[in-house]
Amino acid sequence: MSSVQIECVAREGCRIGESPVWDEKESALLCVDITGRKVCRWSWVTKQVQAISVDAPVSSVALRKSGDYVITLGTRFAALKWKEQLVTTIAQVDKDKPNNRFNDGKVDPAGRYFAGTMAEEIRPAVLERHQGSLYTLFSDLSVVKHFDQVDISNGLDWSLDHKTFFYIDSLSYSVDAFDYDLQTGKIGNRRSVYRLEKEESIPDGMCIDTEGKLWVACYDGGRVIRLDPETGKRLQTVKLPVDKTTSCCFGGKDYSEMYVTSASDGMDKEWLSRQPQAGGIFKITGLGVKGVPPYPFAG
Ligand SMILES: O=C(O)[C@H](O)[C@@H](O)[C@H](O)[C@H](O)CO
Ligand SMILES: [Zn+2]
Repeated sequence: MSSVQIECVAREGCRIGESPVWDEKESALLCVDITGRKVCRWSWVTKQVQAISVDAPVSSVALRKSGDYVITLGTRFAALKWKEQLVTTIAQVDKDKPNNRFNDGKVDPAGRYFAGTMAEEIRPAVLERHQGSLYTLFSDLSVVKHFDQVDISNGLDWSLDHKTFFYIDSLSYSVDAFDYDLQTGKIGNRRSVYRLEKEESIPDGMCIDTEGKLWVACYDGGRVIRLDPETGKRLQTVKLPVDKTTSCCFGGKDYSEMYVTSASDGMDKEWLSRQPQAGGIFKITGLGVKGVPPYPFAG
């Protein structure tokens, strides 16, 4: 596809940019800088980034039905009032694991906030293993744990018919699927739908398009890949000018643009001088496919 274009829209220099989410009401892209401890909002209109600093690693952000946002902050689910720059705790997890923090999170089609945890990294992909779990925050603000023994809880999304939940534990180098019960939010019957090839490196964030295909950002792979979860085949590779591509979402007018976040943590001076846009936010146009609007947290 020769019409694919890639532009760095914000040279934010994020340490670990993550969790891009399109905010239609604001015509803006939300994302976080995990170790930079910031929630960022890039305006499609002004092309400027506003950022709110927080007091712990912030690993994901989501829309909220009642307005404003919800975030995962340290080991807490929290509410974020943007204008007031006010953060209030909703619930805490992994209380027995002081070295843990949340990682990627996303809201399901019924308005439940799914997010997983991991041990804090010593350096990228180096950490105490099997410390993470996957959780759901329900609209009544109760929390349920689905499973533990996770290394790096990462990308997640749901199939278009809402019957399948897709999930990535990065160090498994696999994109997994579960049967999904939208009524209860329960998952089961885990299986792998795609195993990454060596040059694709580490699977990180992901999103689904309106054809039901998955887009996965490859950390250290400098690319996003499009996968068919039915056949287990890779359909497309889009390379980016930075190695540490962390996550992707669709946004812009009618969700026809893709936004990709990236990281700079773990890169030395020489590497950074070769990739000065590391930590920036990228826009991909001309993919010829659209995305699904994000679901707001119902609580
Ligand atoms: O962005 C994330 O999801 C993690 O917080 C990162 O630390 C990377 O994914 C990890 O380093 C890759 O292995
Ligand atoms: Zn991630």
